[in-house]
Amino acid sequence: MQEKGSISIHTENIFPIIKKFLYSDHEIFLRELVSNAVDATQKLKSLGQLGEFKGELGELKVKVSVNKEARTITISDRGLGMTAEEIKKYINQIAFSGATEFVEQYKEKDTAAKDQIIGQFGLGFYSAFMVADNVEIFSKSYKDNTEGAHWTCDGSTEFSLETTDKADRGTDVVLHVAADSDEFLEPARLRTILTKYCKFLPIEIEFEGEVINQTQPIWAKQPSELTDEDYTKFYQELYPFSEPPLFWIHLNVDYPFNLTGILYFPKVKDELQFSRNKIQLYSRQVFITDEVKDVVPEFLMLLHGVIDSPDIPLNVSRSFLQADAAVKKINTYITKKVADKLAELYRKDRAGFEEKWSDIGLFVKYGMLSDDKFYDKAKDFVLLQNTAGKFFTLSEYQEFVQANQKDKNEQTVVLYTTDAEAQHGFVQAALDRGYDVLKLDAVLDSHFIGQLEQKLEKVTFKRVDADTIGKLIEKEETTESVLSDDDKTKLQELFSKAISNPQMHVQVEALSPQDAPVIITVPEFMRRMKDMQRAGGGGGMQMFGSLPDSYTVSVNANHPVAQRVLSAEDEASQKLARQAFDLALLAQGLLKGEALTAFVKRSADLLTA
Ligand SMILES: Nc1ncnc2c1ncn2[C@@H]1O[C@H](COP(=O)(O)OP(=O)(O)OP(=O)(O)O)[C@@H](O)[C@H]1O
Repeated sequence: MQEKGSISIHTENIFPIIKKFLYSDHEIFLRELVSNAVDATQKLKSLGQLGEFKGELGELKVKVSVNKEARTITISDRGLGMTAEEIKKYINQIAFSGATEFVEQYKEKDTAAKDQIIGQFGLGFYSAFMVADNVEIFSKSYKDNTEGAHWTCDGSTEFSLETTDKADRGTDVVLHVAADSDEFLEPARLRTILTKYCKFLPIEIEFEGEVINQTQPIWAKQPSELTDEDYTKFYQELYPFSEPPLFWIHLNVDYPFNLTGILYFPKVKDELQFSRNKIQLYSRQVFITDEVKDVVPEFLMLLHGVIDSPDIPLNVSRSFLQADAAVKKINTYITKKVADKLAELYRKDRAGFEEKWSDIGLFVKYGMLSDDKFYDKAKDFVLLQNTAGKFFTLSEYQEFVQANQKDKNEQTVVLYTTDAEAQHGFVQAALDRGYDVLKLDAVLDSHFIGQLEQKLEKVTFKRVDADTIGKLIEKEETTESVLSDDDKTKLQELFSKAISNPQMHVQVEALSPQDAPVIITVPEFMRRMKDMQRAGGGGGMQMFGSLPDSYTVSVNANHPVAQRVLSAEDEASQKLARQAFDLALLAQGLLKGEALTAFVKRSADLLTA
C-alpha cells in the first residue's frame, strides 16, 4: 500500500510561522515526543492489566538516540503502536488540528495577542517540526494481524503513508534535523534536555546506553512508605549542595483536582531573598516549568520542591493561568496544607517550632500579610519574641502584658525595639519600669505591626524610643514638676538656643530624677510615616538622610542638670545644655562628625573645669 495525501490544513506555510515564533522554546520537542512514547507505553501496560493485550510486554524502555552523520534523532518505544489508519487519525487529524487552530487564531492578532496565543497550544507531536525538516514515523500496532506503517512528512502539508516491514510492536519517530538546528545533534545538548524534562518520567528512558530517569520519584509514593532520609536525599537530588531543609509537606490529593508533590521549607533566615532553588512544576512526572507564579501563592514561592498535577494546563500563558479555576483551587489547597503543617508542628513540638522560628517566621508573617485565610490559621501559632529571648503567641503575649501595659484609655501598649543594641538605653528604661519589650526587627515586621493593630482589639504598638518612658504608656498619675512655669519656659528657651536646630522640638517635661537629663524621641506616628516614605522609594536622598524631619527633645525638669542650666552664667549654661543634648544624641546613635568632635572636646573641658 502506498498513499499520498494532504493534511487537512487550509492554511499554507504554517510551519514557518510556528517555527519562527516558538523559537525560544525549541527544545521542548523532545519532551513532547518522549512523553508521547511514554504515554503509548503506559497505555499498553494498562491494556495488559485489563486483559485486552495478552502478549508479552517485554522490555518497555523508551530509547532516544542521535546519529550526527545521518543528522537524525530517533525516539523509539515499545508501546501500543499505530496502524496506518490510526496514524491518519491521530497524527494527521489530531496532531495537526492543533496547528491549524493555532494559525487561524494567530493570523488576525497583533503581536501582544500573538504571544498569548502561542502559549495556549499544546504542541504535541507537531513540535517535531520546530527542529526537523522531515519527520518519519515507523509504527506497528500491538493488535494482531496488522501491518507496519511508515509515514513521512517534510513540513509542508503533504504527507506520504505506506506499509513497511516492522518486526516489533511500537513506534519509532525519526527526525531529520534541519540545518538551523544543528545544536540538537549534540549528544550533550540532548542529555541536558532529557535531564531537565524527563528526569522523573514513569517509564525508563535510555540515552547512550544509560537510563536517565527515576521512574518512581518519591512524590509519587505514599508518605507511609518513606523515611525522613528519603525526603532529605531527594532534596539533595533536586538541589545539590544546598543546606538541608527544615521540614517538608507531602501533598497528596485526588479530589476535586489531582495533585501530588513535596514542598520543602528551606532555611531562609531573615532575608526576602528569592532563591534559585525554585519549586518545579510537573504534569504526570513530565517537567513543565519552574515558573510557578500563580500556581503557588506568592508567599510560598520561598519554598522548594515539586508539584505535580495533570490539572494544571500546560503551555499556557500567564493570564490564562491566573483565570484558571483548577489553578485557583490548587492555590487555596496549598495554602491550607502549609498552614495545617505549621499548626501541627507548633502543637506537637513547641520547642522545636521556636527553634526554627527565625527561619519560618518570615513565611508565616508574609503569609499572614498576603492572605486573610492564612492569617486566620496562623494567628494561633505566629510567635513574638521579647528581648529576653522568650517566645509568646499573640494571645499569650496580650495576657502577659495587659496588667502592666494598659494605658489610661484601656489600650494595651505593646513596646518593641527594632534594634536592641542601638536602642539599648530606651529598652533598659522600659524594662526598669517593669514593662516588657518585643524584638520586632525582621524585614516584614513594620507591616506586620500594622496588621496586628488592625486585627487585634485595643492594642497599639510603640517603639521604645517613641516617647519618654512616662509617656510611652500614658497612665493617670503624673509626676509633678519641681520647676515653676517661668523656669520651665526659660529652660525651654535656653535649650532651644543651645541646640538651634528647627528639626528639634524642645519641650520641658517632669520626668523622674533618675531618668536622663535630656531624651530624644521620634513620635511613633512620625517614624512610621517616614518608614513608609522610604519604603515607597522616596529616592536616594531620603534613604541616606541622617535625620528624620522631626525629633522631640524632652528636657527633664526634675533632673539636677535642669537647675544647673538655669542658674549658670550665660556661656556656661549654653555649654551645659549643649552637652546634655549631645549626650541624648549619643544615646540615640545620632552624634556624628563635627558634632561628635565638639562633644569630645567639650567633655574634656568639662572634666578639667
Ligand atoms: N509514540 C506514539 N505511539 C502511539 N501513539 C502516538 C505516539 N505519538 C503520538 N501518538 C498518537 O498521536 C496523538 C497526537 O499526539 P500529540 O502529541 O500531537 O497530541 P497529544 O499527545 O494527544 O496531546 P499533547 O498536546 O498533550 O501532546 C496522540 O494522542 C496519540 O494517539
